[in-house]
Amino acid sequence: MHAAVVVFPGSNCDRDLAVAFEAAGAKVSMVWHKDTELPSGVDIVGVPGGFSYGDYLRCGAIAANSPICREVAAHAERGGYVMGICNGFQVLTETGLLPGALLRNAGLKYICKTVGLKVATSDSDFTSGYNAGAVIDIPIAHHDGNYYADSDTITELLAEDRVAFTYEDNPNGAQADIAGILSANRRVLGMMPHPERRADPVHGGTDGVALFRALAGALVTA
Ligand SMILES: NC(=O)CC[C@H](N)C(=O)O
Repeated sequence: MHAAVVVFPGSNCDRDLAVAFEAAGAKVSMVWHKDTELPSGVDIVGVPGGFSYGDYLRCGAIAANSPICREVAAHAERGGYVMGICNGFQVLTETGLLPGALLRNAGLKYICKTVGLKVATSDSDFTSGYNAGAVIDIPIAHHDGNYYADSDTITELLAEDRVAFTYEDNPNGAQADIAGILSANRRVLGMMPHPERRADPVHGGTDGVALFRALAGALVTA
């Protein structure tokens, strides 16, 4: 698996994501927001957490218009894999690669804690390492994690089994307890919780590891 990790001004989980990919056996290339190409042979693009461009305008809105995001969108349109975590999920909704939006948390506070997350589907190359219905512990750290989409979109996501993760105890007001969703072709994942922060025993738990290992198993570079 060859993974590219995008770095924006204000990204703060880019190294963590690269380390989690590498631990699963990936080759990792860091790409800068001003780059106009992805390295050749990239299987998956990781859009990391943080505060891209200081979270001015809406979270992820400026990043979505960066030069590299045009390439990320083209990669997804070719059927390539993309994974957006936290600010990365916000970027993917702003680019239109995933439906809906991340609104301010219902309690208007930044929340930083480990939460119980239900694996809503194991039918994706991101979630196949978990049993559907399993509850895993993964940290969240956001002020805009309140997933919103219109009711037709929520109905479609549920009907197509495209909700990847739901919160056990909804911390932010997200509709239908949604913590992560998949694209129609199941190759783009956006999730607010941070699996890369639960990927080594020194993190206090390793529930995120199965996600990176499943990807590495699915995306074996020839
Ligand atoms: N950890 C993060 O990626 C933070 C995401 C985003 N900037 C927010 O606070 O909502």
